[in-house]
Formats: sequence, C-alpha cells, structure tokens
Amino acid sequence: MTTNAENTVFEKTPGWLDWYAGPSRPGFRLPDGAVDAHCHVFGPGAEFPYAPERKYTPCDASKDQLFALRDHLGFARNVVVQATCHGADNAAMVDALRASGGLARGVATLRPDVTDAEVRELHEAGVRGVRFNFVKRLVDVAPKQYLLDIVDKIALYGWHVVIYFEAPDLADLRDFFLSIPVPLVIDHMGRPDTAKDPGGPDFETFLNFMRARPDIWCKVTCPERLSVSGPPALDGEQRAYRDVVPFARRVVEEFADRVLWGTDWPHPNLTDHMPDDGLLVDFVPHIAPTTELQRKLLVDNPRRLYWPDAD
Ligand SMILES: O=C(O)c1cc(C(=O)O)oc(=O)c1
Repeated sequence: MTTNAENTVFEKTPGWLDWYAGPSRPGFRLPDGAVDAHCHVFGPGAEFPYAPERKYTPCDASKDQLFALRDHLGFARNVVVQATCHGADNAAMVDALRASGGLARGVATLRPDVTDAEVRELHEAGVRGVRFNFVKRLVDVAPKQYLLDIVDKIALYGWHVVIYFEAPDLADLRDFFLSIPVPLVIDHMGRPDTAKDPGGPDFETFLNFMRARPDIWCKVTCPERLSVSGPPALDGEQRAYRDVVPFARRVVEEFADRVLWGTDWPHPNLTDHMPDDGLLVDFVPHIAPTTELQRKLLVDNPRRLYWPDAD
C-alpha cells in the first residue's frame, strides 16, 4: 500500500505479483552497449499517482530500481515504455529519462489535444515514440481518427508508433496499421498463440504483416507471457519457455535488422509466476543464436531506432 501527498491510497490489484527481488546474474554475457528496449516504471504512486482510468494497480517500481536492474544484468541503456496504469500522464516515465543522463529513451501515451510545445518537451526529454494499445483488458481502445490525429502531432519529430495488440485482432487492424505513415514497432511479437504451429497460417499472417513494409519492427519479448508449457525462468532454469523459441527465432532470422529485445520489467499483470530477470536474459541466445544476431538485436537495432546520433 502506498499514499501520495493528497493521501490517495493505492492498493494493489488482488493477486498482483511483485517483480522478482534478487535476480540472478545472467550466464549469457550481454554485448557491450546492449539496450533493454522494453521496460516500465510504476510510480512510485506517492510521487507519481496512478491514473484514475487505469485497469490495474501495480506495486511500485521506481527508476532507481530499474537502473539498478540495468546495471546488474549488464545492459547499458533502457527504453522506458509508458505503462497503461499511468494513462497519458507521462511524468514518471519522463522523470526516469531525465534522471538517466541520456541512457534512457521513452515511448509516451498521448491524447490528440497534445500541443506542439508538449511534444517538443517530451522529445527533448528523450521520448521517441507513442504507444497505441489495442489490448482490451488494458485500455478502452481509442477510435482510429483519434489515433491518426496523434500521428499528425508526432510525425514531424521522426517518432514511431508502438502497437500492442493480440494475434486474433491483427486481421481487423492490419489496414489501419499500414495506413500509419511513420515506422511501426510491434510489442511482444503480436502475442501469438504459442500452442499453435510456428509454421502454421496464424503466425504466417503475422510474418506477412511484417513483410508488408520495411519499417515495421518487432519486439521478440515476453516469453514469460506467451509460453504455454514453460518451464518458467526460475530456480536456475536454462531452458525456459521452450515453446516460444521457434516463433521468436523465425522473426529474428527473417527480420534480423528490425527486431528488439527487452525484459518487460516489472512485468505487469503476470498471474502464473514472476520470472527471474537474469534467467530471462539467458533466454536471448536461444532466439538469437549467433553473435551477429545478438549484436543486431541488442545493440545495433535499438541504437538505430532510439539513439541514431550516438557514437
Ligand atoms: O500484457 C500486459 O499486461 C502489459 C501491460 C502493459 C502496460 O500496462 O503498459 O505493458 C506491457 O508491455 C504489457
């Protein structure tokens, strides 16, 4: 439980799983300059209250705790994605970017009435993308024109749109996505049903979407969400989430220059188990088996998208 200055009390959603304290040190040594390209901060609620319209109330997960995890796992940088529990109030995410000394970039949630001055301020803080969410348990999905009006506000800044959707919704959303005139970044591999065949028609629909434009990127993240048969990344398990591997490998091998990886710490809304983030890092070489693929996934690609001017 946590309170802020107005004495608002935040009580976690019943059954909430807190992030894993004391993660192991990965056996896989991340390449120099590796980027955790999908992670979040939650609050702390007493300083950055959770949004009234949120669908869940998390445990706190502060920027300092995120940076400590970055250093422990061996990442150099972070991309902090606005979590839905903060709605369109980007203050906690921006505070993390500003405190990072240039080592974090961000993805914001915006409303169409955002002003140019506000977008410019976010850009200066390190925001490089806006997130559109189509997962109904997380948000009330916004109308398409509402989203296109946001694109008009950000296009000038060279930002991309991060899209979070579930596989069964892709058929309906595909044309809309392809009408968005800026690069697209897909969250969590478009959430395939990993009980199905990775060579079957459903995943082929996803791969065809990736093939439709050369500026569609994919985060091959969240095996802990996508896995049906595990085993979980706990207790030293080195072969975690085996059922997800063939899906992610197909994406990494075909689209080596436009895949990204991140921890998804602090892992909102998991209900089965909370993974050991050190063991999650050990998952990476299973989906990117060569040093070249690992360098692209963890260093070159996120650098090109988020730090194009860095040396
Ligand atoms: O699947 C989820 O529950 C989830 C939620 C959020 C968020 O609430 O922002 O972000 C994610 O990347 C994943």
